[in-house]
Amino acid sequence: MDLWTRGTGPGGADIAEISVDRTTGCWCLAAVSEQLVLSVLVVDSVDRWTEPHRPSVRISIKHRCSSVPPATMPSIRAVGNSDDPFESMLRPPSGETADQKADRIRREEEAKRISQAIDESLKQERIERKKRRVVRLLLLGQSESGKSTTLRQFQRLYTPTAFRQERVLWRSVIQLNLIRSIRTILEALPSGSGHSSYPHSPPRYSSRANSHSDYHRSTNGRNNSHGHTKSDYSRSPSRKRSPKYNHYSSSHHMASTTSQTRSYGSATLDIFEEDRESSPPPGASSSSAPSVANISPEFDTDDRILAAMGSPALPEIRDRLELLRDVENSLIRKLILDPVREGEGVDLEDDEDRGRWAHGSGKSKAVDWAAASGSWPWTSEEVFIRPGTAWKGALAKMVQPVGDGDSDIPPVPSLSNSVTTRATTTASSSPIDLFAANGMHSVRRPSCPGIEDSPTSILNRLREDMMTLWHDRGVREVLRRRKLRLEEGPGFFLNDIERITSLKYTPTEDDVLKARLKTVGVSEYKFEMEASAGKESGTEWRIVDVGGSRSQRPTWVPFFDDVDAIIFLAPISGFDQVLTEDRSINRLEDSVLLWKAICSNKLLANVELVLFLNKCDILDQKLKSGVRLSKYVRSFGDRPNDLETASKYFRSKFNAIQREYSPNPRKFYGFCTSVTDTNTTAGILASVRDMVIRQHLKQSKLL
Ligand SMILES: Nc1nc2c(ncn2[C@@H]2O[C@H](COP(=O)(O)OP(=O)(O)OP(=O)(O)O)[C@@H](O)[C@H]2O)c(=O)[nH]1
Ligand SMILES: [Mg+2]
Repeated sequence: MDLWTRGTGPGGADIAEISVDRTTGCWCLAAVSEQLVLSVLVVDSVDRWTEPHRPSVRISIKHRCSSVPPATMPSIRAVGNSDDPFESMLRPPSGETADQKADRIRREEEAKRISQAIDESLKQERIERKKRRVVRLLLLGQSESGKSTTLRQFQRLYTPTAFRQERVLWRSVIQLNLIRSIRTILEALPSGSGHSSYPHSPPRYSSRANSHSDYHRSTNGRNNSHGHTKSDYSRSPSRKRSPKYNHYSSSHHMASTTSQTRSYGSATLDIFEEDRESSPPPGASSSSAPSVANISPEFDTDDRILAAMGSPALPEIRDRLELLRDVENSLIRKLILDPVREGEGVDLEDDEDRGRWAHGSGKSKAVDWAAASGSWPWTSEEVFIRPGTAWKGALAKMVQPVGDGDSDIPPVPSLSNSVTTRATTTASSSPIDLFAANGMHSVRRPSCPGIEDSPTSILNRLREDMMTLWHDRGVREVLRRRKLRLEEGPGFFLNDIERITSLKYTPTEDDVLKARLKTVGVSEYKFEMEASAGKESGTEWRIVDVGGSRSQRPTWVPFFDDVDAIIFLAPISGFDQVLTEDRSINRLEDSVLLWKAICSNKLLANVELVLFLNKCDILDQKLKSGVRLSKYVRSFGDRPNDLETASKYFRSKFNAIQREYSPNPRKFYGFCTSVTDTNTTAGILASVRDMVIRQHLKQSKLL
């Protein structure tokens, strides 16, 4: 590979793709572009480093930030006392003798020859792949936009048997989702009301007052790129937190995040106007999935509400639900089974990631396994695993029949049909208890002497308590006052407690689509369409699913190469929400800026883009519940506040961005989607499939 495979490099400040020493663990991080500065590497030193067949460079990375203003760019170029560090690196040494020069030229010619041979073989490989009908599709979008759900829809449509058989492996994830929702409720209740010490960590989803003074306090103390100080996490749960509302000064410098913090004002956000005199929309939510507005906690009032409307049994219920902490720990241990392999390519030095992988392990690159094998720390952070089938394979290996004759549950499948990465599994007959296999993950509680139960049976025992909590009038009123709309959040299963806590529970296909499991890293899923997929059976699809949170975005760029189409998901229901990983950034604004960056990226100039304006079902509910879009998006004006008008409006705005920012003209494929809805999504995916195949054939002819 040449040093600069594309673009002009740092001197020209276009795209620079650098081959990075994988031993540093910083694979595929070095992608710098004017339009897509997803991550800026501050280079400490650049040495010549030549592998026998891969002339390349070694880059020592001093530090890395996900939001560095363009002004920082010159410091990268300044390495080696030259405007272009690589030019300086390649300059002949001073005082070179004639023999040395001849030797150097010979080595350089040899390196060039090898590089060209590699390029040629890559080209041949690409041609072969096109001939073999291999279609590659990339899923992009912010975190929680629905990428992995779209992937699951593809699997459900084109490898239906494997998808159906794998349902059982999602049970643990769904149980975790349920526990997380219960925790969110418990954490939202006033601490005085339940007498329980359950929420040890600051609530992730609970609402907090957004006062002006708090706003300044939190921004002044900022010391990392996620917009919060470390101490933010260590303060007491009752600490008030305010949303910080930033804007990008240059709308297309998405990832350079030259964000300016603005003070509160009366005008509303307008991400579709270049000249934005905007300020935080009143009531912009400060939490992640559920929308939370500027509601003061007023604990005494909440206490009174609970006393007047709530069940008198709530304190005891809270205490009993404490047991869920152990169940959660057990389930997490179950899912994260292979720390070394799962951790590959994950930058654990990132605060966001470290939170969930290596509690208290400082700069460790691996999961803190000592913690994992003992008592997993109670964490308010979201659980994630790397994509791929490793976790499914490991879970499936533990599956054992429990012998109560439930013939409705299918045997655990071989995963190789649907996804080609790593795992193969053992088949087993049904029904299944994932935790009965070796007892390794059973739960012991001092409060229940002598009782050793599987998570499933504990959840079953706590079923009534969970249902009482969720249906309690006082609890609902507290949630309503705090604008915690759990129904709109990811992995919402509170209306299905009875079904999910059944001892024989097997997830339905819809459950699998609704389940939330955050993606970290990038995985390519290969699957060949089953015969039932019709005329396209035999086509090999490679769908690349990526993690969408901000720290994950640098890993996308290497996958821009050789892709037939991109599905970009913009969850338009997030207009009144902020990013989980950076509460200073509005979700819709993030999507718009990311869309601009993708449209304008020169590497993708000839790639078809398909836009999914996703979560239309949630948008519909939100607008119907009275939330006014114009309050958040000024240019929406006084149009009717309904789904049809709003989706049309968003469609035209995103279309205009594509037209304006694409280097070459491209057709606009924009769909309003709810990718959890199988019926509507099937038709849309069929259209996308046809379009992608057409594009693929066109490209094959060009090659
Ligand atoms: N109601 C509704 N929920 C959706 C929709 N799309 C996705 N979800 C849910 O939103 C949650 C997040 O979706 P994912 O597919 O995990 O999001 P992702 O883009 O892969 O997120 P990362 O892995 O963090 O990058 C899941 O619980 C989904 O079931 C939708 O259109 N409507
Ligand atoms: Mg995902």
